Amino acid sequence: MGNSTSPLIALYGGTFDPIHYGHLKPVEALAKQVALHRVTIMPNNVPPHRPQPRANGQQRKSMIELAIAGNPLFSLDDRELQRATPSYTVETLEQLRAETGAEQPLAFIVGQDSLLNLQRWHRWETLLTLCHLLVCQRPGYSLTMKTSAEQRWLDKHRSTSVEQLHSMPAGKIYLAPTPMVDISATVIRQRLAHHLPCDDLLPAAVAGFIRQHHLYT
Ligand SMILES: Nc1ncnc2c1ncn2[C@@H]1O[C@H](COP(=O)(O)OP(=O)(O)OP(=O)(O)O)[C@@H](O)[C@H]1O
Ligand SMILES: O=C(O)c1ccc[n+]([C@@H]2O[C@H](COP(=O)([O-])O)[C@@H](O)[C@H]2O)c1
Repeated sequence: MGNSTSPLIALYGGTFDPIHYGHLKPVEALAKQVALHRVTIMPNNVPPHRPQPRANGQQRKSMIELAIAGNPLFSLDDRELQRATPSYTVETLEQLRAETGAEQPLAFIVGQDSLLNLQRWHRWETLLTLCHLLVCQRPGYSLTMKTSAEQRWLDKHRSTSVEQLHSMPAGKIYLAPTPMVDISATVIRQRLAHHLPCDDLLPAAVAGFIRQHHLYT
């Protein structure tokens, strides 16, 4: 698809404390919608805009490995876990862009809640010069931006063309009609603290790891 020789590279950043079906299921649907061969999950080390994670980087990485075992769509990149500084996405993308070259189509996947806050990210204006944004729907979050200036920015960059995502290296925002999955890591941590079941919320292997390591209690 498109003019490029390499397929669109898609990165999925997050805290993943822990990884859950709200991360996995919308992105599996997104991959079908925009013909992604591979999604690279990238856990952060020092999330820029939130309290530090409860599980450490190695534990969150292990849970991701368990969640994606046997699923060829997903792989894991732990480069942000190697950095002690805040995991600014723009810095990670600059590093990746230097590795791939200027022509390689590159995308960063976020949920709708992240899109609504994107203009508060470090050097946010640079992000779209480095990648496309693929946005998954998330229940409870507005489909319109917080200010008219932010909405104008979205409208300016928005594309409904899958072809453009594959043929251009960066610059487009694609709002994907993914299924709504009402799960958050916050609710999972709260349920676990109260010894409530989470069987429908995250893979069994991840639940087993959480039990074994006494996380979130
Ligand atoms: N249920 C969901 N539907 C769509 N996107 C999601 C969902 N849960 C998380 N995401 C997206 O996945 C990325 C990583 O999210 P994160 O690891 O912070 O999960 P979270 O469930 O939002 O965590 P927490 O509750 O601890 O804030 C973000 O871009 C977020 O928008
Ligand atoms: O670069 C930033 O300033 C920035 C601010 C907030 C979030 N991010 C990234 O966005 C992704 C989702 O973040 P979070 O907090 O929802 O897990 C994750 O890769 C974060 O490192 C990045």
